[in-house]
This record gives sequence, C-alpha cells and structure tokens, in this order.
Amino acid sequence: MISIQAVAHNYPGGNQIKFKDWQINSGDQWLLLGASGSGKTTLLHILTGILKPQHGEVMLGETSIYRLSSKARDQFRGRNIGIIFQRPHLIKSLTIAENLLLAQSFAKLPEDMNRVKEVLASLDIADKINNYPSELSQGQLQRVSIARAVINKPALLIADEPTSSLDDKNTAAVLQLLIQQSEINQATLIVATHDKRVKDAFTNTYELL
Ligand SMILES: Nc1ncnc2c1ncn2[C@@H]1O[C@H](COP(=O)(O)OP(=O)(O)OP(=O)(O)O)[C@@H](O)[C@H]1O
Repeated sequence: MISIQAVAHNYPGGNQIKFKDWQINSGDQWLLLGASGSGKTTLLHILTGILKPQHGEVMLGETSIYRLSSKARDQFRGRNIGIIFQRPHLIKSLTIAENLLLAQSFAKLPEDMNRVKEVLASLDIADKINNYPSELSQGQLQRVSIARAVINKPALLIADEPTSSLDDKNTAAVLQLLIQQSEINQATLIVATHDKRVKDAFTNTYELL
C-alpha cells in the first residue's frame, strides 16, 4: 500500500500546493489527472522521493520515505520505483542491453542478462538487444524506457505524460503496454497526464484541481 497524508508543498515565493490524501492498494492502476500547472510533476517528485514536501507523510509499504537518509532514499527508489519519463533518456553510447544492465547496477542489484532478455521479449523488442538507441524508432525507444522502468521488478511503476505527443492509436497501444507490464511485474501503476483521452482505460482517478 502507498499513501500520502496531509501533504502540502511550497516552492520559494509560490503559493502552497495542497494534495488531498491518497491511498493506493498494491496492484491498483491509477490515473493522476490534472491541468497544466496543477501540480502533477510536483506530486510525482514527492511520491518518488525526489522532493521532500514541507508537510505531511509519504508511505511506500512500510517505509516512510522522507525518514530515510537521502542516500538510502536513492537506493530505495532504484529498487522499488520504476519511472517512465516523457522522453527516454537512454545513454547513447551504450547498447539497449547495456542501458538495462546499468539500471540493475545503479540499484546495487546483480547484473542479470536473462532478466534483460525476458523484459525485452515481453515488450516485443528482443531483436534490438545489441542495437544502440539511435538505431531505434520512437515507438521502440518508448518500449525500451518501459523495459528500463520494470527491469528491477519495482513495486511501483510511474509514467509521466506518456501519451501527450502520441496520436490516438499509439496512445491506446502505450496504455495497454503499461497496464500489461504492471500486471506481468505485479507493480502498482500510476499514469500522470492532462490527456483526457486516456480516462476510460482506468477505473481509479486521482484528480488535481
Ligand atoms: N521549481 C519550482 N519553483 C517554483 N515554482 C515551481 C517550481 N516547479 C513548479 N512550480 C510551480 O508549482 C505549480 C505546479 O507545477 P507542476 O510542474 O507540478 O505542475 P504540472 O501539473 O506538472 O504541470 P505540467 O502539466 O504543465 O507539467 C505551478 O504553478 C508551477 O509554476
């Protein structure tokens, strides 16, 4: 279970952003919906241990993440949270396999080539294992970023605006992939977006006003 309680944040010189309490059961799939500027990125940073809010408590399972030291929190994130950013952010000089192995070693987990192969196969890009990022299409790169997010079997999978630059057909395909990957890896899924087209794919919605 993941929860935020009485969380509020102030950027220097800005107004306070208050977040209503949220409880997420393991394995749930949630949409985090809000207009531009409503605080989605801020809340994702709070949930992933990147931004300590001035007020409130954030629990991931049994762990109150802001009670950890920042070093322990970085390691906790690497092992427990997979993040899919709007752009893939892969290392260009490394192959797809090497990028994924690096995500394992960042989390201080042993490198496991079988797991790399398994994840790439589940995303239907097994044949790209020894290619460099520049040799892949945008859709394939997005699959690699999903692969990197799930490689360490995180308890929580978060996608930040994964569909905003996609047409309707690709939007549906990416959502289906995220939902499928959260199920295969038994991860809780949060998809943050302002894209109302995706609303029907989710039964749970947390809306920022
Ligand atoms: N580093 C910062 N310093 C000061 N104010 C900030 C900072 N980051 C965000 N804000 C402000 O906090 C509010 C919420 O921003 P946030 O980026 O969380 O919104 P968002 O919902 O993710 O928006 P978008 O969909 O446009 O990315 C906005 O009013 C923004 O101007």
